[in-house]
Amino acid sequence: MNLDFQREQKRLNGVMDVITDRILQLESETSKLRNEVVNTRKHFWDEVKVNTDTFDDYLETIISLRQEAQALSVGESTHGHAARRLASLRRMQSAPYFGRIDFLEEGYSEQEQIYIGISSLMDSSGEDFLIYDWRAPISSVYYDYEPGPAQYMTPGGKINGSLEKKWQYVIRDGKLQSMFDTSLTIGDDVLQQVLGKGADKYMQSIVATIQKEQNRIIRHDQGRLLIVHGAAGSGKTSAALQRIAFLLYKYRDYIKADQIILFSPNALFNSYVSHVLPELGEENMQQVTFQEYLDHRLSKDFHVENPYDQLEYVLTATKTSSYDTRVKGIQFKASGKFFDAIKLYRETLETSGMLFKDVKFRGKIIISAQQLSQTFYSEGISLDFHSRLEKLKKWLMSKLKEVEKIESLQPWVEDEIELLSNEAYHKIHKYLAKKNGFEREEQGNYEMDRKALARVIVRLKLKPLRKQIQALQFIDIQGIYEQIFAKPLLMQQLLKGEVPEKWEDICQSTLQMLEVGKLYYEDATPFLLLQELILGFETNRSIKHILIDEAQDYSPFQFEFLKRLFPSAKMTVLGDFNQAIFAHASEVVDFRVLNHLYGEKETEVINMTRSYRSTKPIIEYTRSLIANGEQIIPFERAGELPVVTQVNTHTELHNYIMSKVSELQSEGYGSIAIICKSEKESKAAFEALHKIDGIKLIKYGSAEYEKGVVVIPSYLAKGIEFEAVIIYDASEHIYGDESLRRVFYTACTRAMHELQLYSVGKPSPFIQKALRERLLHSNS
Ligand SMILES: Nc1ncnc2c1ncn2[C@@H]1O[C@H](COP(=O)(O)OP(=O)(O)OP(=O)(O)O)[C@@H](O)[C@H]1O
Repeated sequence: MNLDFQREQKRLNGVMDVITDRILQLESETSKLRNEVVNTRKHFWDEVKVNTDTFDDYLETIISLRQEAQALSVGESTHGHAARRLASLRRMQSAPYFGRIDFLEEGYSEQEQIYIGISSLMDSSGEDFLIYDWRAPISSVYYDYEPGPAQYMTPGGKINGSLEKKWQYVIRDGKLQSMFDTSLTIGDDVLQQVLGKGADKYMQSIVATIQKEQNRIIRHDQGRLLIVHGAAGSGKTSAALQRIAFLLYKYRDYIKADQIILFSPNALFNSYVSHVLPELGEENMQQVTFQEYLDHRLSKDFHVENPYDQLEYVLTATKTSSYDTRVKGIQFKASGKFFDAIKLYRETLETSGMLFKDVKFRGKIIISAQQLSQTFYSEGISLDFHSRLEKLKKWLMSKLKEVEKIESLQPWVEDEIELLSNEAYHKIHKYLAKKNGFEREEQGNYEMDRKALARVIVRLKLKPLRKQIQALQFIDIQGIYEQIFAKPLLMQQLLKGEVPEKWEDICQSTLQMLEVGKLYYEDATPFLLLQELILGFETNRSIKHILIDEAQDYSPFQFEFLKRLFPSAKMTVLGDFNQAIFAHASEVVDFRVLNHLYGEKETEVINMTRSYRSTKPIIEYTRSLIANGEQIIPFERAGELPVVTQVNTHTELHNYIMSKVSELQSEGYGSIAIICKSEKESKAAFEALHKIDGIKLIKYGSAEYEKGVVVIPSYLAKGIEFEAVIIYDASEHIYGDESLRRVFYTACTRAMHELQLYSVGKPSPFIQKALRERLLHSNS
């Protein structure tokens, strides 16, 4: 054991002692604090004397109530803080730090040794840092520089200096396993070790080995929009999660976890990434899928198709003319052009085209849709659109007053009065007595006026209608949306003739769905936009950051929509266009369309070309599947060449797969995915392979990311990874159409260490280049 190592172990022991002492101290503190909180809760009302006899008594009661509540809240927050610190120290007990830099600041003669870990730690005197948090300003030098001149930003300005040395440590259970002087060694040994491991059930934090370009994403702090375009496995999701941890640290006094939203592709992915932030001692951000948001807003009125059903249709339907119509419709409705057209359409509604619903009471029309339309287009036309709607609403409310008067004379009211329960009768009596100025003790003397009683009865019956009117539900949004498709010429006019091919067919099929209360996925956001433009946008200003992972799956339309929905938020968009598998993605796609979202000045683009997930042979093979794939740089990690095996029948295929799975298992692979193109193919594969012990089928809606052997459709495997991947059927028959190249690429790039492809009959044309260049071994 060399001297450096011994010295480091000795220092580590000292740090471990400090951590242990701090834990003991905090354990007793937190238990004391917890008891205090429990006690305050238990005796809350003993401390508050409730007396409301006089105004002064009342005031005193309020004040003592406030004081007690404040004491409780301070106690809870102190306890919460201590408990979080305790949890973080416990995590540090296993590996208190992972890196060190020796930094010589300009103007100083002595270099400082900065140890970096997941959280900071002071020495027992409370004066010096034993460990710096990885998010502290000085820690960025560790990620950004090789030995030589270095600088970092602090709130007080730029600090210049020189990085003298850089070390990495591998510490387990408080014991130093190894240390690397990374200023001398070439290659990243720790990263090699980390990437060589098996897959975990959950994604891990990467703080010990964040790469320079990833650090730029994590610490990025300028402008409204950060666009990250990165190769498969380049660490986009990882960087996004560490970025959230960074924001929560840097802006801890201003931003809480629930003010950050991560838009993720599906529930499975949510579960997969759910441990990263807690592992770093932070609370999880809000996580939603776009579909969840749409359902939340629209499911009362429609059955909204889910995006995977749309995809399943595109992947499995036979290529008929109606298929073509649907795909053209999907592409058009996802475009920024359609977004602009909807905005223009809403403007045209100022002069004509607004539709209303009949306002009915007890099955009778009391104000017809036509009356509403006439009033809307004849009164207050100089006002802006929303003020006119407000005016119309007020007019309707006043009409209700008239209705109330007339209806109270109708015989049905008499019947209702007869049927009133005693309780209801007394309630109304009390209400009217109070309204007529009777004090509580004299209310018995009040004689209820029959007419007034009748008015109350009618008013109560009108209450739900009044609520609907308040919420502008008398506007026929569905009808207004339908008009776009019922009058195909409208769009022609709005877009000056630039409608998509088969526009009339698109219109017809959209109408058919709407008529049965269904919304195609591609219609959901446009519908919502139109609704918001008419009723007023339901924005959320409390959200400070939104991060959109797998952003290639969002349409320009959806980005525009999210921007409007979260007007105070900064946006981080992470994606890879080679994995754009939704039908709305056109042939050539990139994030350029997003530059105008907030303007170029507010936008920064970072490209990540280095890929970490897979071994070098797997990356060399997968990059041959796509155009410009040579730009992807593999991380130097050895492995076997991927293999394609051609078989003649499905029976043969299943036998091969079963024996391959058991071979992979005996080699120690704990996570093996058999990836199919669609859910339909997955179900068939699962049935045929059900004899594999513990095999599971992952479907849309599966909420837990599972280890073991799984059969999974390509689109659900997005964003996640497996130690070994088997492509169920990579034949020309399944992956023949050029439009499926990205789906195929996405499936293959899920593999970390092993990739096996099978093909029933002739293999897909996508792999011909790899075969020619011997990047794929053929077993046929
Ligand atoms: N700096 C790093 N240190 C250690 N592991 C890393 C690093 N960067 C990425 N990885 C690992 O590489 C794998 C891929 O990362 P991640 O899933 O974040 O990539 P991605 O760009 O989101 O991929 P995809 O687009 O294919 O879903 C993960 O196992 C992640 O832990």
